[in-house]
Amino acid sequence: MAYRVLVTDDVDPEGLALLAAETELLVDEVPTLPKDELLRRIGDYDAIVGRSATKISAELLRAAKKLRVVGRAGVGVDNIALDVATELGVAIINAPAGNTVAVAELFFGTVIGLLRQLPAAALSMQNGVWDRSKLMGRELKGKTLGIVGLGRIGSEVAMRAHAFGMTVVAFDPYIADERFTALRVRRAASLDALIAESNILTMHVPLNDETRGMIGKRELGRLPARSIVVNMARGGIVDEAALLAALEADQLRGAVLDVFTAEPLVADSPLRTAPNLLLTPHLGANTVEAQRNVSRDVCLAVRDALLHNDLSKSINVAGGSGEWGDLQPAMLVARRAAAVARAVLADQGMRAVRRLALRIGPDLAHGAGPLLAAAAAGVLEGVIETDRLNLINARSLAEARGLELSVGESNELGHPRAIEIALAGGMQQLAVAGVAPEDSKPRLTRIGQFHVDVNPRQTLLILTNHDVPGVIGRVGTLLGERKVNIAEYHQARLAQGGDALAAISVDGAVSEETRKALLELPDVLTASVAHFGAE
Ligand SMILES: NC(=O)C1=CN([C@@H]2O[C@H](COP(=O)(O)OP(=O)(O)OC[C@H]3O[C@@H](n4cnc5c(N)ncnc54)[C@H](O)[C@@H]3O)[C@@H](O)[C@H]2O)C=CC1
Ligand SMILES: O=C(O)CCC(=O)C(=O)O
Repeated sequence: MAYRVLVTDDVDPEGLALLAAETELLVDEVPTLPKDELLRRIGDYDAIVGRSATKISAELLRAAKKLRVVGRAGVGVDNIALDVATELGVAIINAPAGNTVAVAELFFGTVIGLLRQLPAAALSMQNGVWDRSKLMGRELKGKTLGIVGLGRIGSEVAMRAHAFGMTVVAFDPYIADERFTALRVRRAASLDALIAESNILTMHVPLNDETRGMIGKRELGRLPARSIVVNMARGGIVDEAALLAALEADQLRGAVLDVFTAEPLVADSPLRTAPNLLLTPHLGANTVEAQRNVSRDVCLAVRDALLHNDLSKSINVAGGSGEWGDLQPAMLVARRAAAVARAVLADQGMRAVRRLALRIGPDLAHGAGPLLAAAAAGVLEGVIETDRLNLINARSLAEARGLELSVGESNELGHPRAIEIALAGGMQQLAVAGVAPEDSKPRLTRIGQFHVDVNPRQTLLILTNHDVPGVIGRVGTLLGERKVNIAEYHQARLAQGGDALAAISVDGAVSEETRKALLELPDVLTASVAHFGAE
């Protein structure tokens, strides 16, 4: 099967060659498309790869009936309707690391340019002037650099700032003290505290509800006199009107803007003629090296998502780390254990599951997010109407139906790679457990109190019966007569002569008619069927 990939926005050819090399991928490269044209064409594509110029709106995502993956050749995903993508099960993949250094270097290039009046100096030379006295500059050495957001770019800026002899302080409530210490950066107690001591204040945070308008009139007014403000993150994090007013009032020494609320910046924007404002047209990531890096990173991840269902690079699959391949057997157990628990409970009359509690052994702790998503998918499959139930949207779809989800690590499951799903609703509860060993096939190991040992393949039939002679033979004969091939038959009992449970793995499907016929057999008490979806 071939997948179609639409590439917009001038993505570096090195990554695109990786996509084009795959016979199963058909790549169409186009310039940045007008909104309406993109809307018209998107329905044909399984993936779209672009940069910040292409807006992946809710409307576009809803029109994209085949879309499985959005690849963003860069960091910021504020141009993508992330919630809608998650709801629809569309993977969002960015390239978070490849352009970090490019932005950090542009920071120093532009700030030194501003401090040494390099744009004015270059212009004066072009105009035949030689006036050194007007072009007196300032140094970075001894100045305090205030960094908002000590992530990838903020860290690279901090490291380089030390080489210039600057004092480096940062505000980032989401970063641990150890990281500050390792970077030799002093932690500011609050944004206000950082602002109060920054000779140069620079923003390296994502644009979101918390950061939009973070630096406005009030904050600009609290900076030390003659400070510099830099925004290379996203337009709108620094309020443009407030910045303009502060520059015009000569309250600031200057500012650098690489990003704007509306891009491209309109030709007659008052920012273009503001005093001491150095503007660049969103050049942070515009180096040959950065574009090659992000293109390769995103294209490889899009290829793996499409061809190998590897969603480890997808930012909307919650909280997975480590090897995706390593988690696959465990995700299969989680999904199938949840489907078994749901099927058995449904036959006991409990259809509305209220809670799903996942417990995992310590060796699977790194995969808690994807495993919980797999379990949620197992509960929902065959129950909800969607053609796109997957690891991306399973959790949000389950929560939207009022299902409470939880996950915890446990040493009491008997195996470091064990998985237990407990479903509950009303007074009923059922736990189904399994293991995903590294060196053998995944197995289901417990259904309720019964210990079983069965590989959950296409369909699992779960019977309870009186533990009396002859039941296994009668069940086998009935299934044989109906051409249902048994792959594994595991009988478990709690005590001789009491109740027993059979976990029967069969090839193909088991019809409702066959299930009812099983229930008619002497000593069979319940019969449940879990049909598993595609792996
Ligand atoms: N001008 C350009 O061409 C480029 C701009 N960017 C922008 O730079 C931003 C940062 O990029 P990275 O450093 O790679 O991202 P990152 O995710 O590594 O770092 C962002 C940091 O901001 C912190 N943060 C989030 N909310 C905060 C808040 N309210 N207060 C303080 N800190 C907060 C996070 O804890 C994190 O450490 C991106 O989101 C993107 O918008 C990125 C690349 C190129
Ligand atoms: O070149 C681009 O696409 C913009 C880069 C950028 O802003 C980002 O990676 O977040």
